[in-house]
Amino acid sequence: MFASRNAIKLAARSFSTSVPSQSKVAVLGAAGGIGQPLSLLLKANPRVTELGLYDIVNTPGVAADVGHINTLSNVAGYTAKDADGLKKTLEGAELVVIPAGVPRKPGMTRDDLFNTNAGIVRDLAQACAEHCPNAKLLIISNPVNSTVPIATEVFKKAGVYDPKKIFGVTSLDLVRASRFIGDKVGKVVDVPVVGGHAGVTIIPLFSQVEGLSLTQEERDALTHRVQFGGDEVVKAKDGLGSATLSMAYAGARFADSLMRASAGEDVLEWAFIRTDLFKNEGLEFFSTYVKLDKNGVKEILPLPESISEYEKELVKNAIPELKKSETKGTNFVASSN
Ligand SMILES: NC(=O)c1ccc[n+]([C@@H]2O[C@H](COP(=O)([O-])OP(=O)(O)OC[C@H]3O[C@@H](n4cnc5c(N)ncnc54)[C@H](O)[C@@H]3O)[C@@H](O)[C@H]2O)c1
Ligand SMILES: O=C(O)C[C@H](O)C(=O)O
Repeated sequence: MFASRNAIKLAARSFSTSVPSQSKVAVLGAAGGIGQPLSLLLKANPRVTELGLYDIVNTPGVAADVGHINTLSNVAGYTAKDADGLKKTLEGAELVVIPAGVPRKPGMTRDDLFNTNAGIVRDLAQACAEHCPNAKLLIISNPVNSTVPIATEVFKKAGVYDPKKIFGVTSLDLVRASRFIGDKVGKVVDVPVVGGHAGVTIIPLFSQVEGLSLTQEERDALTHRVQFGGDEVVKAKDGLGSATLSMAYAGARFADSLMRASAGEDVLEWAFIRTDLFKNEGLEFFSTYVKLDKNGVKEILPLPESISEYEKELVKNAIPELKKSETKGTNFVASSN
């Protein structure tokens, strides 16, 4: 009828506590579709020592709820109504994850979100530049191809810009690419995805997956599916938003990579960052291979020489759209007071 003391001990231990504790993580947009499950996954991560949650509404409830999960981190939640709520959320943060902003509805492109989300990201980046200028920023809010240049310009204007610390989170594209070939490969493998985070700028490098052999037809179909995976979810949600749960998973995974790198592990990731790789084409931001360390980007690696001609062509075709989105973001901040 009663479990032995030992069995109770085992049952109570659900997460490893052997990881050195270290990071305060802040989530801006924490009460939203992504923000809530992301806060849950971060609370479950033993590397997180403090979780700061901020949204314009509903954060106290989210904070009270995840705050009961029995990892050792403390949780505080603030809304725009709390005096200094954003400041308190950000002070001391090592990572700031930003999923604040509106999601797509069927028929919209990510760029259609620019008019609403550009101002939200600009203002939140401004607060980060003021209250946690040394934090790593993980930008999820769309259109990522423009919101990362926006945050960058804000940090430059504030005189605190460090290109090693501002990341556009493209991990959901990697998670999707990995899942879409999972059954074919028979195990979970990493698929590098480079470029940007919108339609044809999303470039899965299936040529880099050991043991994967695709017909031309399969390669075309899989590439298209990764590029437009977001639309699949938007359509299925039928007006109720875009990917939230898979994004929370992908965002929490990327945050964990940065925390592991901070603790001294060698971590290879893919993220939309400031790079000179396409300097000759006049492009400043591109999602590529990055080695991480405690300061953020340790090294940016060029695309592997062994990528296929098909993939090289996809990269070439993505550049004009990436440039357009980048310029739009940069000009937005230049024209803001
Ligand atoms: N990078 C990616 O791969 C990826 C994946 C999925 C979604 N997204 C994007 O993430 C964003 C959020 O999506 P969602 O589904 O969570 O939307 P949502 O509407 O469910 O949640 C957004 C949250 O942001 C909050 N918010 C709005 N303005 C704010 C501000 N100034 N400060 C703080 N919080 C603010 C809202 O109150 C809301 O709770 C969208 O722009 C979406 O396109 C990106
Ligand atoms: O598709 C969207 O609008 C959300 C996100 O960028 C995604 O890829 O799921």
